[in-house]
Amino acid sequence: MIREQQRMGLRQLRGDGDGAASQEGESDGDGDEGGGGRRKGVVAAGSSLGHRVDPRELEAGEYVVHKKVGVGKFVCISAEDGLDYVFIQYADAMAKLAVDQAARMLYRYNLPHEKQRPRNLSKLNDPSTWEKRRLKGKLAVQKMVVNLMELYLQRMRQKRPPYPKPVGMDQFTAEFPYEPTPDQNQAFIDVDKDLTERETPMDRLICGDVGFGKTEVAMRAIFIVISAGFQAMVLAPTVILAKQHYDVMSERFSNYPDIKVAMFSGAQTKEEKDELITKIRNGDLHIIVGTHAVLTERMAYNNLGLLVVDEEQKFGVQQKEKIASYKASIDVLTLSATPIPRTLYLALTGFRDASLMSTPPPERVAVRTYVSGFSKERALSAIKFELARGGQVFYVVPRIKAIDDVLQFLKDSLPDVPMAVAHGKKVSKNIQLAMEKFACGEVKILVCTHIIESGIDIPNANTMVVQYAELFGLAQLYQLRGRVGRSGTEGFAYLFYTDKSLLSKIATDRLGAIEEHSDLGQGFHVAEKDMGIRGFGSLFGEQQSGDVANVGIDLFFDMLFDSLSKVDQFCLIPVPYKDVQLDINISSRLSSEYISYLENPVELLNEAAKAAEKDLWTLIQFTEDLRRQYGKEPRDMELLLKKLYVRRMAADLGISRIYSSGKMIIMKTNMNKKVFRLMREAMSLETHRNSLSFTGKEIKGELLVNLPDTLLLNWLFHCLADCYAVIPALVKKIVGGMKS
Ligand SMILES: Nc1ncnc2c1ncn2[C@@H]1O[C@H](COP(=O)(O)OP(=O)(O)OP(=O)(O)O)[C@@H](O)[C@H]1O
Repeated sequence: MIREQQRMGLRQLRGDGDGAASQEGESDGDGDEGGGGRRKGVVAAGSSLGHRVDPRELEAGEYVVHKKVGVGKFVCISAEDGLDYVFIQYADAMAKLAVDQAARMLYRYNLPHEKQRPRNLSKLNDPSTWEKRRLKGKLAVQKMVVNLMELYLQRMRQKRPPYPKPVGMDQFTAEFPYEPTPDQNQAFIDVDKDLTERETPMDRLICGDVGFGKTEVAMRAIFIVISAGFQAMVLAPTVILAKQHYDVMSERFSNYPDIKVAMFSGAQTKEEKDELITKIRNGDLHIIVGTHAVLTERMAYNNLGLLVVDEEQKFGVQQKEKIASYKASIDVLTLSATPIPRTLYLALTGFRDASLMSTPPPERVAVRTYVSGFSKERALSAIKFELARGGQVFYVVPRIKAIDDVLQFLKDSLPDVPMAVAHGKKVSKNIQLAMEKFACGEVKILVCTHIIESGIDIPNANTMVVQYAELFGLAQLYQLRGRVGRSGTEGFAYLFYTDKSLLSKIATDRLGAIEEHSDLGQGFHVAEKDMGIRGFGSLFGEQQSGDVANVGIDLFFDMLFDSLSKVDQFCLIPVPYKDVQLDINISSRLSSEYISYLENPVELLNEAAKAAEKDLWTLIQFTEDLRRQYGKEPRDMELLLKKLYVRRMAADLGISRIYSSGKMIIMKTNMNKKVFRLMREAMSLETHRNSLSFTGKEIKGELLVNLPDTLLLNWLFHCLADCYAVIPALVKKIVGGMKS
């Protein structure tokens, strides 16, 4: 077969002419490694993790990505003249490359076991199309990294004195009834250091699998902050969860009568809320647990020091913005049971403070998971088994509509068993009541929707029946299952689908995955599976999911780590506005007619110069105000403004002098080659892109003809605006901003 394909157009990829650089991979081969040292933490992640695939692990038909050639389909490994070669089918030809070289150059397009088809295979004879695709992916990665970086730097600029180590900490620690897991211990140390040693407010993510004990980490942070006389707010996505946190915290702090815990939620009356708000404002309450209702404008704290956010991703956009606004001024601890793949976690910890909790509490046993078609008998026998051992049962359905039928069937079959209902459309007070009765054991079966998915911790409820399981997402199923088996007792999860013949491929994969990953601490694998099944979008949002589809997941990750480890090289170092020399001969004189039209021309021109000196945004504001007051400016004023814009943008782009020489515009700059290339690749106008070149310390713009100075200014204005638009993808150096 191989011989046949060889005749049809097999080409051998070598480490030279075909662009398949043999030693490529460790760096981009740009030869520009200058630009600053590597950042701690990021290096470890970047250098130790490779995403390339060993070709011997590939299966025939799997899609692969060759970094220099693009997406192809792996055919086989075959020996020729005593050497093993990898054969890859591209759109126009078959490629053959030596196995050891393939090991350096090949990536999987998909995650293992995932079968997503790429939009098209690349062509061996058209490397430029692949190159464009790859650069697009790279730029997307770059933007992502820079966004993270900017957030990190922003936070680094905040300051607050470290909290004193609380005198009673040892006592509080000793009151924890369990032996902490090693990961819990590490998280305690991390949080303690953030609060009592660092001067920047904490913004730490505690990322732990379901039921691995994140709450205790939060409670220790709360103890430190409250001991220093501050208040703490605990934000949960649902009333049920808020109530649970309230109960757990009231109990945990019960030996400290001076520490007052309160619950604030939409379920309370206006009078109750008003009373609470007054107490909070006066500093009479110390731990305020609640739902997003806590974020109300009316809330005023006496001395808020810490915000604990549980499952932040479950909040709405506006609420997330509000949460983000807190991060600027107070310490924030975020708890998440939505696991991120370990590799990504490692890379991100260079930017985000995160503690990973992947060790289960010692006596924890994996939940036994059974996936099958629904049968009333099976569901009943599972329930009866649980009730017989004194336990309780969650019966979960995806839709409120289904609840009545289920309730009827259960009541008919088990008439003496106390049951309750909980779902999102129920009035909060009723949900609370149902949950309370379930939590104290009065109710034995809770029929509910996925409202119980996050965080609910009822140690005696150890069987879960999920009907219509095919309608739940994988992460959702994983979270749901995490509600049982949270104490030493073995948990059971029965996931019933309706009719196998009607199951979609995705639903089958999902149910298969949840059954396969039933060992403890499998959340990370589930996250990867989830990405594989639902697309990468679930982790990074839709845009990134398209970017991943462009280059395949492993190359995307590789680029991400590469980018994270080289972030310093993408620094753009602005020059002071006053140092920018614009040698283009354009008179700054305004017509006497316009001058007499302006109210106070001298002051106005001064204001314009000051606005330009401040920043681009202020200059834009100035221009808008000017137009609002005097209408569109005449040509001479337009030129004057454009000069200011050009100087301002040049300063931000690190360009210190601009002059022309014949058909050339020369811009002296401190920019490095990587930044220039990234900027040029992202420019929207091809004419600008094609005219720019970089020679060490200068950017040159080559024009087609000699332009008069006014047109030259115009060209510069548009070209720099095009470059400027790329700045978010670059890191602006913030002097003194980065510690560590
Ligand atoms: N080290 C430990 N040993 C034994 N049990 C523990 C330990 N730490 C916490 N627990 C118990 O495990 C249960 C789950 O803990 P917790 O509610 O903090 O988990 P979680 O990480 O917040 O889970 P979820 O993401 O599901 O909310 C609680 O009942 C808690 O008391």
